[in-house]
Amino acid sequence: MVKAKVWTLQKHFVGFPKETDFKLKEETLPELQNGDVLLEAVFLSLDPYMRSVSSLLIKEGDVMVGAQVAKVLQSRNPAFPVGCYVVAPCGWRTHSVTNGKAVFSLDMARLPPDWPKDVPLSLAVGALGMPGLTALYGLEEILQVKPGEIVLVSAAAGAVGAMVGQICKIKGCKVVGSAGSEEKVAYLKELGFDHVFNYKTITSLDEALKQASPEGYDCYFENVGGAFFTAALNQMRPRGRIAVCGAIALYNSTTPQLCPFPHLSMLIKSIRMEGFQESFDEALKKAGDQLVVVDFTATWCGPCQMIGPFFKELSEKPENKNVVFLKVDVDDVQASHFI
Ligand SMILES: NC(=O)C1=CN([C@@H]2O[C@H](COP(=O)(O)OP(=O)(O)OC[C@H]3O[C@@H](n4cnc5c(N)ncnc54)[C@H](OP(=O)(O)O)[C@@H]3O)[C@@H](O)[C@H]2O)C=CC1
Ligand SMILES: CCCCCC(=O)/C=C/[C@H]1[C@H](O)CC(=O)[C@@H]1CCCCCCC(=O)O
Repeated sequence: MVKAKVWTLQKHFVGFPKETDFKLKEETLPELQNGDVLLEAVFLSLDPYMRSVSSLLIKEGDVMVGAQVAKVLQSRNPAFPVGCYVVAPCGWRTHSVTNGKAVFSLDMARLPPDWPKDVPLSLAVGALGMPGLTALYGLEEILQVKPGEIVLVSAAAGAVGAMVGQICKIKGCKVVGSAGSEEKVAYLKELGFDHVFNYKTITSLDEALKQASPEGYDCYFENVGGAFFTAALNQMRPRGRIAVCGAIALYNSTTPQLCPFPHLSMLIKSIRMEGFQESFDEALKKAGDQLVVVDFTATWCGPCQMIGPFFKELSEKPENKNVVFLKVDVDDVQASHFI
């Protein structure tokens, strides 16, 4: 008999979530039926959507929603043999008996069996998972960024924003990011952002945005909402595009938001603004087997020293023009692999 620890939503959030809104419980799991697996969580993902989705979709007492990377401990499902790793929509729990079907999000998916040991499994819910695909989808499908364009991204040091910046550099754009601490600013500069500012210490957002790019912005990858959005809108170039990915500054808000009245700016400059929910299918169709994660420059990591130059050569071949090459820097591990 397996017991699971589960974090439930004790009380619907009001404003910023508090520890007392959650309750840790123990649950005895049922026996496996045909099609089921027993999972042990390895990494739980913590994402901004949980703040809103928990209010909209779950009741007090329910287990908190979310994806996890997990190991299959027992299996009555041939697609998920014992020992394999999965990304599963099981929520905040240590163990689950599940057939992998999601209620609101994506069904359970198996990670490639040859996932290399030096690539952290946590990337399956990060750069190589939903946040990474969101960045790719927003840039390619919604903004359709082109080389030479100037892109602004807010919440740039987050899981999505950090990938947005790196993909922009791969695509030959100039990229400006905002973040909320000096450590994050330094990290983003290391990743190759052209200009980064700390939105918490500047005196004027308008000035900071102008200083970062006096020519304005062709594209804005919007993660924040509120006052930042208004300031960014004012700095857009004619025929600029805005991808509304998120509005994290608003998720904990308890007061109705004042509309920034974007109409005139949008009209005068012919700006296009489009919201989106990252679609795994669309993004995976694009990335598919061709998503490569590589740091060409790592010198301390044995495999990178050998594989890095090899991938660099591959990346320069015309037949690989659709391959996406990303640098991943998570948990201090930089590694190379095909998925
Ligand atoms: N449309 C879609 O399909 C998807 C949308 N999203 C959205 O993308 C956005 C980023 O998600 P993700 O990168 O996963 O999140 P992360 O949790 O990785 O990072 C979010 C960052 O947002 C910043 N932040 C928090 N509050 C504020 C605020 N009030 N003003 C400005 N910045 C703030 C914080 O950094 P700092 O210290 O810099 O303030 C924080 O680290 C969210 O809005 C999310 O809802 C995410 C995935 C899919
Ligand atoms: C309602 C506010 C949404 C804010 C934008 C955002 O962060 C969206 C994220 C989604 C993305 O499109 C793909 C996802 O997986 C995110 C939503 C998942 C919702 C259901 C999760 C519950 C479950 O695990 O079944």
